[in-house]
Amino acid sequence: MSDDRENWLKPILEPLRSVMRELLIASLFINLMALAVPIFVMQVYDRVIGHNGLATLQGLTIGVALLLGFDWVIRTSRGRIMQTMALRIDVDVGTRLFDKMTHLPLRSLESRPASFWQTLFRDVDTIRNTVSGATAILLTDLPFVFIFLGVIFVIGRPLALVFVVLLAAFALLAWASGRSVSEATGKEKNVQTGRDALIAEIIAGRATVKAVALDGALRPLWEERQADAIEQSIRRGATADGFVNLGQTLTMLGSVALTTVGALFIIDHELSMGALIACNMLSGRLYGPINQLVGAWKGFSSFRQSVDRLGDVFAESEERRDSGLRRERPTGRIVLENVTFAYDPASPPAARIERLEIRPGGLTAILGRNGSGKTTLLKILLGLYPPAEGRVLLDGADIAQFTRTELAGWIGYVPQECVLFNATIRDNIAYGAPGCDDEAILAAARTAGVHHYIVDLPDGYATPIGEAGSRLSAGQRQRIAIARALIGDPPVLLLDEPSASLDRQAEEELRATLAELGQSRTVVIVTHSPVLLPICRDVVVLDKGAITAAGPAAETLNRLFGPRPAPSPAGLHISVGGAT
Ligand SMILES: Nc1ncnc2c1ncn2[C@@H]1O[C@H](COP(=O)(O)OP(=O)(O)OP(=O)(O)O)[C@@H](O)[C@H]1O
Repeated sequence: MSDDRENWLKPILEPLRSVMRELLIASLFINLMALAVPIFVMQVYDRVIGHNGLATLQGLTIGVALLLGFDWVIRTSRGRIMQTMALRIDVDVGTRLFDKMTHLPLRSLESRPASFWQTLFRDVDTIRNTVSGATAILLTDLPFVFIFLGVIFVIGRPLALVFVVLLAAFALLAWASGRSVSEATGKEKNVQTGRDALIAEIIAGRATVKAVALDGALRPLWEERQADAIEQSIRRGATADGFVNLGQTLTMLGSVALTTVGALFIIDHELSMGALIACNMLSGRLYGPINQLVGAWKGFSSFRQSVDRLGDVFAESEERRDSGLRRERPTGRIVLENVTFAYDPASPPAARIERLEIRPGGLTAILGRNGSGKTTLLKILLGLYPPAEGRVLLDGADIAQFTRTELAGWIGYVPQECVLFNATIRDNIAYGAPGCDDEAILAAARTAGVHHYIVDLPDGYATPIGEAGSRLSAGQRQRIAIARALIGDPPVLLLDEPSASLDRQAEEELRATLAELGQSRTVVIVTHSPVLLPICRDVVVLDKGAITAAGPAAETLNRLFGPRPAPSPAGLHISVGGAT
């Protein structure tokens, strides 16, 4: 895992080698060109001034002007090279992250807050900016420090020792700054993630926050996290600023030391005035990049953290992407054998089912009080939560061997909270079976009883429904979610409280739809609705994740609750014996 974590960026950068080579060559020219002005100044001081060398001045000026023109051309092409790299990284890393995220098991996605996953996409920006921005230019400039040192050795040999000492001092400063700033940046990022997670929750639940006036209760929590974020940011800023200031002082100190030592050598006739001025100009080129390194550590450590965070996610095991063979559409017989599932290894299992068989050609209701494991069971049947032990069989085949896309095509699902996306009604229904035609969409909407409502809208199926379907009522959202589940005509249909937001008439329409669908499919409904329960062939009663009763609906319900209409959820508190 650690190898994956470390090396995931390598194969992405590998194809960029030729681009990097071009970048290095451009940097080589730009750095060589940087020698032009100091050498020009040195020549003017040593050969033109005092020698009335007007012809030399003319030649030097034309020469340096041409070089500066060339420098501009190379800098422009270096900018283009950087843009190419940025684009490739955005595409490669961004696409890889999106693919990875969509193929991670649901439990992995649920194990971290939403803000973490948003941070990952900002990490892609950090990597792009580092690999193709000012930091990359700085890194390509660093090796040329030695070229400048070499030139200084040639034109101002007596000053070389001063430069070596200054260089060592800057390198020490950069190293110390790197250590301290990385640590401070890591702490800052952690507290910021905590604060962002709270904001994301507040925004997601904004209607509740307003309705219940939760702002008073949430404010201290936010203030605490914001204060932590500010404190860490100030600490990081103070640490980084301290090193940057030290770097600037060192730069000025270097200039003073260079001029002082240079003056002594000029008095001793061991150095020319032009050489001292040229060395002074070159000194900026020499320890400028190292000085920048001191300030660039925040960027480097953010880059490191982004690479590690993405590496951790890329190293996580993902759901199956290929099942190896194409299977016929199943008939929809589901069997669970010795299944256990726990959200957390330390907590008791949310599902422990010795055996459960659900046959096609009828509806099965799952009953149980709140928290008894009904939704968990549906997610196990869907393959979203792979059991820790045991197997879920679809037509005799373990569903673990199928891909998510295959399972989603065979098992339609209407969740308890129907999440829709900020798109048109048509698109939201079509997401259930990408590439489906309009006829299929109309048929699914009609079956879900939402067609007449949609055609009443001015834009019909092209109506945008807003963020998470916010422009629709809960009942309308639920019906569109039912249409989305029906679109691919799946042999298995799992519905979690499908009538929770429906009015009586809509619930009766849904009953007729489900009764018809249930004739040829496996339909499993979590419901306590007295309208839906009477059409169920079988019931399964859950308590603490285990089956406490199961069998034909009328018989089982009579046995549990006596000959009376469907039980209320509260009725299920009655302890049941004789589990099958
Ligand atoms: N994401 C999760 N992480 C940890 N525990 C969870 C998670 N989701 C559910 N649980 C726990 O698993 C148990 C079963 O939850 P589940 O949602 O399956 O119950 P349910 O019967 O569908 O409840 P309800 O009728 O309220 O919808 C509960 O004890 C719950 O606290």
